[in-house]
Amino acid sequence: MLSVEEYLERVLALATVLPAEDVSVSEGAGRVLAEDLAARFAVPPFDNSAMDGFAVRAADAAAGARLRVVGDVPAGASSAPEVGAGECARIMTGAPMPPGADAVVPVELTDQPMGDVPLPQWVVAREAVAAGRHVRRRGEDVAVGDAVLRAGSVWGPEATGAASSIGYATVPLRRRVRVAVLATGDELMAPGEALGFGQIPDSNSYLLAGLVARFGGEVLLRRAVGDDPDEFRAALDEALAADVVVTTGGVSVGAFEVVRQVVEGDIDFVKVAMQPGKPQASGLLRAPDGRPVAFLGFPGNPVSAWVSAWLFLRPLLRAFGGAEGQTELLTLPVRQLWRKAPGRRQYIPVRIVDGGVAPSHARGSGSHLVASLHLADGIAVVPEDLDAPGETVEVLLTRS
Ligand SMILES: Nc1nc2c(c(=O)[nH]1)N[C@H]1C(S)=C(S)[C@@H](COP(=O)(O)OP(=O)(O)OC[C@H]3O[C@@H](n4cnc5c(N)ncnc54)[C@H](O)[C@@H]3O)O[C@H]1N2
Ligand code: MOO
Repeated sequence: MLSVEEYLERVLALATVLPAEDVSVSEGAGRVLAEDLAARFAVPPFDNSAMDGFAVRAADAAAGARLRVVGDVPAGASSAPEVGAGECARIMTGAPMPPGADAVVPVELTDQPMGDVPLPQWVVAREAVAAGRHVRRRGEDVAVGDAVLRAGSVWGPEATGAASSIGYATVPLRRRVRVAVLATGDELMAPGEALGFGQIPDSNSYLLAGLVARFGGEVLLRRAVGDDPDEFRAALDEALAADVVVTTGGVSVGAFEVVRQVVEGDIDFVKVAMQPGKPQASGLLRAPDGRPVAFLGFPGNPVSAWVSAWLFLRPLLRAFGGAEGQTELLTLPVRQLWRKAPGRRQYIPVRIVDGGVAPSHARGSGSHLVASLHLADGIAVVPEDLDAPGETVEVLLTRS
């Protein structure tokens, strides 16, 4: 039996880092940045006001000081008047600080009304301000040349905002990893179809296809196939157009394990010391052109497939992007106890309740409890040697 860490190492070794291409900063969420991005602009790019008010020389702006207004500085102003001794300029939030001024008195702290009013000639400051007050300094977020976005990070809205702010219109992102999802089992029916004796709806292929998209991959193919080896082989031939093939079902020790029947020899079938998710298959297949295709075979139980996707497929897809596969765990209090069998490490779907966790289903663990999986906010990890969690437990959040 392999540990989860040993198995993950084998899985990550299946990745080939994908090529990058330049794409618009506004696209490519979930893809991986191929190079560090250094700031072309400082952020903020110039000293500017944090408030609507009057830019002053702090030394002149004692409480009750009467200052002469030399002009207006709206945001986007192409120039600003010099502020001399005893003077000030009306300024708006985000507008560049005029030369000479070193602080801003918010309009509320003057004798002037707020809003769209004509430029006054004189202003009385009600309170003194210290130099630098309400001024946002050039470069106080990042300076020109700072490495702001790191190669290996996953692209998303915050990265888009950051890259835009430091002067990039396009960024080098690795191409999306292409994934084929094949669910296996003679019992599988399409969602919504009437069920005959022994039949169940296929949920795994839809669940996994959704997770592939969530993990930044592209679903090239999603299909449910029966337990006939020829049918599975034909689907697999199509699936080899992908970078990664992931299957569910047919990896155990039963009499009709189609995945095992077709790929054993090329692919390793192992047991991993985890619950659920014990039977796993992985290895490299070859596309007709000789290109390596990573193969992951997950167990058919839906919660097993879900846990396996978070633990192995997500890091594998990240590795194709050249990203560090580190999975962040939070330590949270246990709000409702549950049981586990000793020996294997338990991965159980949990909800966040009162800042802690409780099992998603009242039964606790169960690899078939697919209809309650949508309630899960994360996966709680209970160590091998315990028969229940302690007061706290480590949790992998799965909502993002
Ligand atoms: N004698 C033993 N039996 C089993 C062992 C074992 O060690 N010895 N391991 C058990 C464990 S643990 C797991 S997990 C399962 C894995 O079995 P398979 O990967 O071969 O999966 P199947 O038998 O095909 O299916 C298991 C279960 O999941 C349902 N299923 C399958 N595909 C889907 C799908 N696409 N959507 C929804 N549900 C699906 C299937 O109907 C079964 O109920 O083996 C245990 N047995
Ligand atoms: O390992 Mo199986 O995945 O317990 O249900």
